[in-house]
Amino acid sequence: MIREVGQGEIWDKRKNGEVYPKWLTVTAVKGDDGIITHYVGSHLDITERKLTQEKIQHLAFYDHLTNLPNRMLLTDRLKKALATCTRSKRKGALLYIDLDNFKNLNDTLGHDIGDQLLKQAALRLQSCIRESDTVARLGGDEFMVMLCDLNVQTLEAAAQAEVTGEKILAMLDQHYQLGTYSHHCSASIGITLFEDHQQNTEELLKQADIAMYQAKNAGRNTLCFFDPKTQINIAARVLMEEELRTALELQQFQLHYQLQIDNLGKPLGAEALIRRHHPERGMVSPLDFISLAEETGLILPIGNWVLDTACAQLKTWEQTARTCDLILAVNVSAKQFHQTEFVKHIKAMLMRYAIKPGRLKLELTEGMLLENIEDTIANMNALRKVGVKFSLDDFGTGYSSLQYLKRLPLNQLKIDQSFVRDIITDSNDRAIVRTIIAMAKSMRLDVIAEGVELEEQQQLLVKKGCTNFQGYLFAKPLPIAQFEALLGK
Ligand SMILES: Nc1nc2c(ncn2[C@@H]2O[C@H](COP(=O)(O)O[C@H]3[C@@H](O)[C@H](n4cnc5c(=O)[nH]c(N)nc54)O[C@@H]3COP(=O)(O)O)[C@@H](O)[C@H]2O)c(=O)[nH]1
Repeated sequence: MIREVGQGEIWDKRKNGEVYPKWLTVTAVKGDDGIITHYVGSHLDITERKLTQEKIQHLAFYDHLTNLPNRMLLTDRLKKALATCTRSKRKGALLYIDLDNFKNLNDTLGHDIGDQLLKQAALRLQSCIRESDTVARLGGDEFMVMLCDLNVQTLEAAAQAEVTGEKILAMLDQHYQLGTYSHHCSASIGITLFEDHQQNTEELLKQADIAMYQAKNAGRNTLCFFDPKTQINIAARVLMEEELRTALELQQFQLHYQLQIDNLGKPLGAEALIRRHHPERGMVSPLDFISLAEETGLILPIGNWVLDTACAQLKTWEQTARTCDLILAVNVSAKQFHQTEFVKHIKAMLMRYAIKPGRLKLELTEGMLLENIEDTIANMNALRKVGVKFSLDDFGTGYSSLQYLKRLPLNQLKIDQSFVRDIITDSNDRAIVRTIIAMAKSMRLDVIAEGVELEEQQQLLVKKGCTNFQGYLFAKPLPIAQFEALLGK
C-alpha cells in the first residue's frame, strides 16, 4: 500500500555546485500488515517552472520598456508605505512626473526615438532617489516617484520632497542624445504628501495628478504641491460639464434673436444667441457655459445644434414675404471653426435646409482668425464662394494685424459694445469708433455697432458714419415668437 505523506519545494545542489529548486514528493510504502516499511521520494527539477513564474510576475508588476515598477506594484508599495507611516509617524510623498511636449517628439521623430528618451528619463529618475524610494512608470510619458521616510513635520517633509522634485526637474531638463538626434525635454511635477493608512491610494495618485496639471498650467518645467482648493474647483467643473451634457440630451437649449437694424430703423436681421432653459434655475446666460463648453469640446455638438436651429429658422423665414430678406448672424467658436470638416458641414447644412447662403452670417472673433491664418483664409474663401457672409465680432478688442485683416474675406466689422458704452463721455472711445468706421469704409465693409442702449449713442454713431445697429435700445434678445411679433409691429 502506497500513501503520499508530503510534498514541497526544496533547494538542492547540482554536481557543479549550482543551487536549484526542486519539487519533492514523499510517499510511504506499507507492507501487507499495514506497517510502513519505507519511504519513496521523487524529485522534479522545477528550475524552468520557477523562471516562467518569475517572468509572469515581472510582466505583471514591471514596465516592459523601462523595467521600472508599474502602477500595480507602485500601488502595492504605497499601501505598505502608508502602513509604515502610520507606525513611524513619518511622512511620505508622491511626485507625479509628466514630460513636457513629449507627444511632439513621438509625432515628429517616431516612437522608437520616443522610447529611447523614456528609457533615459527612467535612468535619470532612478539616479535622483534613494534605494528605499520607488520610481514607477504609469504609462506613456508619466512617471511616479514615491519618497518614504520623510520628516515627521509636514513643512519639513514638503521641503524634502521639493528638494528631490527640483533635482528631478534639473536632471530631466538636460539634453538627451537619441541616436543621431539631440533633444531637449523638460518635465512638470505634481507633489502630494501622505502620512497614514487612512488615505486611499487612488485618491493620493489623483491628488498628485491634479498638482501635475497645475504645474503644466503654471508654464511647465516646474513643480506644484497639491492644493485641495483645486480639487474642489475640478469637482465643480466636472459637475458643470455633466450638466451641460444633460442639457444637450434633454434639449434644454434655446435660441433667442436680437434685432439688427439700419439707420432708418428697418430690420436687417438678427443675431442668434443661445440660452439654456434650466428646469430649476430658469434661463441661464451663455456667459455661464460657453467657455466651459469650449474647454471641454462640448461646443462642437452645441455649436452644431445652434447652426442647425438657425438654418431651420432661416428656412421658415424664407417662406414669408415679411421675413424672407432677414439675415441671421450666428456665433461660431474657435474650436468649431477650426474643425477639419467645418466648411463641409456648413455646406451640408445649407443644402439640407435649401436656404440661400447669403442669409447666413457667421460671426467670428479676431483671436480665432489669427490662430491658423492660412487655413482660416482658405475656409472663409470656400464659404464666401457659396455666398455665406462673415462679420468680425468684438472688433477692436483683439490685436488684429491689419496685414492679415485685409486678406480676410469679411463682409462686416462689428464695433464691440465696450466702445459704444461710454461713447458719449469718453473721447478715446469716440476716436476708436471713428477709426473702425473709417477702416471699414476703406475696406468696403459694412459696420454694425452692438450694445446700443441710448438714443444719444445711436445719434453719435450715425454722425460718425455707422449704418447698422444692435442693442437694447431697439430690442433685447427675444424668444422666436416675441421676435416675430416685434417684426410685425
Ligand atoms: N459660440 C457661441 N457663443 C455664443 C452663442 N450665443 C451667445 N454666445 C456668446 O455668449 C456671449 C454672451 O452672449 P449674451 O449674453 O447673449 O449677450 C449678447 C447680447 O445679449 C448682449 N447685448 C446685446 N445688446 C446689448 C446692449 O444693448 N447692452 C448690453 N449690456 N448687452 C447687450 O451682447 C451679447 C452679444 O454678443 P456678441 O456675440 O459679441 O455680439 C457673447 O459673447 C456671445 O457671442 C452661440 O450660439 N455660440
